[in-house]
Amino acid sequence: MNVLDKIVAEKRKEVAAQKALFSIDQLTKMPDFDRSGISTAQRLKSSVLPGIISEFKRQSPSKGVINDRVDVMKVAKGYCEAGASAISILTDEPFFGGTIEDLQRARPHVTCPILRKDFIIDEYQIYKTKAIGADLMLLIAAILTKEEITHFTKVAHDLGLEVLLEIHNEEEFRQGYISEVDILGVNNRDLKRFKTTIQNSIDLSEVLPKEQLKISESGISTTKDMAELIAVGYKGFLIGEQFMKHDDPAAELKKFMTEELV
Ligand SMILES: O=C(O)c1ccccc1NCC(=O)[C@H](O)[C@H](O)COP(=O)(O)O
Repeated sequence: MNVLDKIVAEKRKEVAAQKALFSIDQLTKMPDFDRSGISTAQRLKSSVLPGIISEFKRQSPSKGVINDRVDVMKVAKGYCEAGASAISILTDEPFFGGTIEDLQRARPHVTCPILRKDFIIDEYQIYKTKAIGADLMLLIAAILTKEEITHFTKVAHDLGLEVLLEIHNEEEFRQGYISEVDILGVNNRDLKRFKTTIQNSIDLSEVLPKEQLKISESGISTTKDMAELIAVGYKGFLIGEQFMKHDDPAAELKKFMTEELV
């Protein structure tokens, strides 16, 4: 069993427990359910500066604890003020130490779109994503069929959520890609070996549709990395650890935003 299999097995139990507590009907009555979403895709397309989706990530299966000393409200607000195109908040607890409450606590303090970073395997979670105040949700091709990706994307769009579809390799692209997704993300982390290289995004860029809005995810640690990725067609970057390993993650983002891209 690889780490994704373990996460998905745990997620199935979590979703079953949540369904027993709150019905979809109850989720649709939560205050944020009717909030108008903010478009990350539009912000990435129109940004003249590098489009950075800055992640709040306390821990991860590959790195263990990264930073458990900072407050989500302060970091999310700081990221937004420093120029992030969107904020990514991990809401998975067992593997990433995140919570639904993290996203709900950040929401009133930011005007940036928020990505709910979790492992969506059931339509119920899409309603939950909307109810807690997110604007964008992640779908991971490695754990979904094409039918699920198509259906979940439609449900998300009907609720006013945008979709970031994540692939890791060409096979996942061929099997899971649909042009209806708002953003296509290439993850540089090989989850079987936990090896991370931006060369993965560079290599895959050759087979991805030119007209599709694309971001590169994981293992981006310098503005030089971003410059190389921009050169092959990426409009945005999902960056977690590089910011979160510092006491003031937003100050690190600010450095990225102000450094010249070479
Ligand atoms: O980060 C992990 O160890 C991990 C393990 C299993 C599934 C997903 C995982 N990471 C999620 C991500 O995609 C990253 O948090 C995100 O792309 C940011 O990456 P980084 O900048 O390297 O923190």
